[in-house]
Amino acid sequence: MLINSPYQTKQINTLKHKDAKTNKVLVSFTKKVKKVDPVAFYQINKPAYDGERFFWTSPDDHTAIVGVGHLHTFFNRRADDRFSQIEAEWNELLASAVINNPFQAPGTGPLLFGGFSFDPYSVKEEKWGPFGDALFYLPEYMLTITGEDCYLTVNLFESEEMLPHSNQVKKSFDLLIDNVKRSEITSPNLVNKEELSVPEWLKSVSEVIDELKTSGTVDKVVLSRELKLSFSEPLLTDYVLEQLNTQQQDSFIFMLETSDGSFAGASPERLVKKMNDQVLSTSLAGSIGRSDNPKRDKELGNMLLNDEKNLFEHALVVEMIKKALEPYCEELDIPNEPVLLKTPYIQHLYTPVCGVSKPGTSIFHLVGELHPTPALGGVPTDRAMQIIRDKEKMDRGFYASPIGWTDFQGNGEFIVAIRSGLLKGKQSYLYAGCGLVADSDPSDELKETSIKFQPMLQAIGGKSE
Ligand SMILES: C=C(O[C@@H]1C=C(C(=O)O)C=C[C@H]1O)C(=O)O
Ligand SMILES: [Mg+2]
Repeated sequence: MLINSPYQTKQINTLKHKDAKTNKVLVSFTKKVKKVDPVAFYQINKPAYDGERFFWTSPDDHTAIVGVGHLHTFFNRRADDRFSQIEAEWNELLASAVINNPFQAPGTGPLLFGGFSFDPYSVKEEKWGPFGDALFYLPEYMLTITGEDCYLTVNLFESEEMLPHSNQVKKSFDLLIDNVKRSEITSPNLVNKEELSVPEWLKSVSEVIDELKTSGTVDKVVLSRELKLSFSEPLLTDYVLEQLNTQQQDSFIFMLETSDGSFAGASPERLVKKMNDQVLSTSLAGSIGRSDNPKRDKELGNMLLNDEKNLFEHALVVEMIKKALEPYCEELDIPNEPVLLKTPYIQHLYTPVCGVSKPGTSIFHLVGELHPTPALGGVPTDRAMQIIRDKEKMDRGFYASPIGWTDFQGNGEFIVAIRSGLLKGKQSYLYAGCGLVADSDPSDELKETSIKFQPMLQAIGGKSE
């Protein structure tokens, strides 16, 4: 039993599907609590909530958001208007909500966490089925850490006549937090690692480069490939999170569970953040490796900053983000030159984008306009997406897609879910891609994708047998 109140776990679970069809409304309580370890919170009441959790950390504002239990699920398939559909359903639920949150801190109170698939019109693979083309959760229990402050939010559906009693839920908050403790996690052994169809992939890369050189109708296409790993036992999501948390502290770390597979990663790439009317986005494209020797590492960085092919790859992303955001922003500030962003295995060209949004602009509008940027799709978008469908012949699922959160006040943040993979029982599928332009070289791009597998490989690698 999770909390000592009339709203015990089981009761909440039985209430949760009745929402819209009855007179039950969303009731949400937020309380400040003592700071606890977010991974330990993720493990509460294990294994009752397996398949019903999410995890998020941002390196910039030291935010962690952890959700446990699904109070409500938003799911969508093959829809052109999936961004506005999810937004409309969310707003409908919020319209009647009773929100007890005196703090108004971003990321507290009722919050939607989830993401969209990369391309609703690509081939569909069964392994991505549970994710659909949009999957979001409103959690039952949620921990939010911003700097030194820590909040607990509890959400439930309640009938109007019971509302005066639901305040009792708050009494159980401290009890819940006092019982948060880390449980031990072990890693299974890696038994097989397979890079899928590398020769075919290299052939596709060469064909795309030929088209980029000759057709005059397309400037950039991002092609990705897949790595399949098998383990002796099912991989545990808390183990993967713990590894990502210690190894990838400069990236956004995310986990989205379903009852049949979880999507995890450590991405350095923000798609969009919105706090009140402040908008932040990122152009991240153009890559080179790292070196343990600081002098060599700096040289590599300087090479990247002066490399025509990478600067072009990058500039196309800046240009598209500018075009996408301009109609929604009063002001837009974009530096003329990129700088370097370094993560443990790779360095990138990086241009931050800041703006002030026009009234009435929601984070879902911005996500819908920005996705897919040419960092993961190409230029022009439609032609590039068609080439990706024809050449990759795989389902990217949620890889390279927008993943993130929005709270009841419209604040939120979405990242581009790269350096990521699907964890499904004893199998894991990792993804990595590269931006192809006319000057690309297939073997260099193969190397670039190998480096991009590293963050997830290290996190889930386990011990080879
Ligand atoms: C496609 C990926 O990364 C993207 C492609 C990059 C490139 O080609 O230089 C760099 C950063 C990302 O925008 C990936 O990591 O899978
Ligand atoms: Mg590249």
